[in-house]
Amino acid sequence: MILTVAMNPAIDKTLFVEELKLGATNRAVDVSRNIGGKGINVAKNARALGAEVAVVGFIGEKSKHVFEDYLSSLGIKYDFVIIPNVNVRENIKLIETSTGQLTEINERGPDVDHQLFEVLKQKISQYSKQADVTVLSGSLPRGLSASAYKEIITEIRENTRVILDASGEALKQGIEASPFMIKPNLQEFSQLLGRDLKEIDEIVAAAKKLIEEYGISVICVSMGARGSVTITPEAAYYAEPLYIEDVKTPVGAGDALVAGFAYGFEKGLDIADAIKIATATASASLMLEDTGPIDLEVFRTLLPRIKITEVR
Ligand SMILES: Nc1ncnc2c1ncn2[C@@H]1O[C@H](COP(=O)(O)OP(=O)(O)O)[C@@H](O)[C@H]1O
Ligand SMILES: O=P(O)(O)OC[C@H]1O[C@](O)(COP(=O)(O)O)[C@@H](O)[C@@H]1O
Repeated sequence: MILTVAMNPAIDKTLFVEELKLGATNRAVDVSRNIGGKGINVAKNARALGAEVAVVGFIGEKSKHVFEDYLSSLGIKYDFVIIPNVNVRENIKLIETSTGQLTEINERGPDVDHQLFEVLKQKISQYSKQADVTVLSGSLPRGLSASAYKEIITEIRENTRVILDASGEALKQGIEASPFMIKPNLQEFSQLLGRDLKEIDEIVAAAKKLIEEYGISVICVSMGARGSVTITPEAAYYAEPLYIEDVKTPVGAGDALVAGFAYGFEKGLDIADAIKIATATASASLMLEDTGPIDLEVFRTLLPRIKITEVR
């Protein structure tokens, strides 16, 4: 079973504009509203790949039914801690149709007090005992300390393999608890190391050091349209991106990548196969027009096209 933790679910409002001009009136040529947030996105795509999936997390009381109905319709179990009288946050995604460039404005989300965090921690502990893989991803809601992921990982790492997809201070502290895997994008990885990384060999060298220092088993650094690099204590692999002609949205590609890794680890696949599944899942997610999970038929046609090469 795969457990995902939805710390800060969201409704993603995507506005498509031809050319984005700051400080001017922009007109949307299209708009969509999707159920999202990292834990939810990982869950939907891991489920689409065929895994048994459960979600625990926080949910604003006023948005509860929308999220619960959605997860039920996908055959995903859930157990939320309810934050009274609020909606989930709404995150704005601006996509320039002329360039495909994405600009995001993510709200911080509702306030969570320490008592509610304790309730969630108990649920995570309980469910993680049946989970082969547990995914902790996304920003922390207001009120929680940056050590929240570190505390959770420390408590559950004996039960389950933890994938951490976080940024900033939450990532920095989270790695101190030795998660099984981390999946920063290049910007988040550079921020973690405090310097700009560009070339694959620089990324591999930096990741190897972190692996040694913190006892992490897998680091995947995703680089958007440049693909990804995955580093383990034994080897490093570059996964080429697929050329997708008609990218609908890059939002959620990172979550889909994580879903593919979680599925691969749950099935006991070797790292090379897990990378291929993850990359095909991420590529299939670029073609999504709405809230739904990836199309399994599309995934199956993309999978044989994924190329990975060993790098040093
Ligand atoms: N424009 C693109 N073309 C092809 N593949 C892409 C593109 N954008 C993302 N991907 C795939 O999705 C993966 C995750 O995307 P990325 O943008 O790095 O994640 P995040 O959303 O976490 O920043 C990439 O490693 C790549 O495989
Ligand atoms: O919790 P954060 O870091 O604000 O991110 C939340 C946002 O990330 C997403 O999960 C998409 O993430 P990725 O594009 O990195 O896969 C959106 O659905 C959501 O709006």
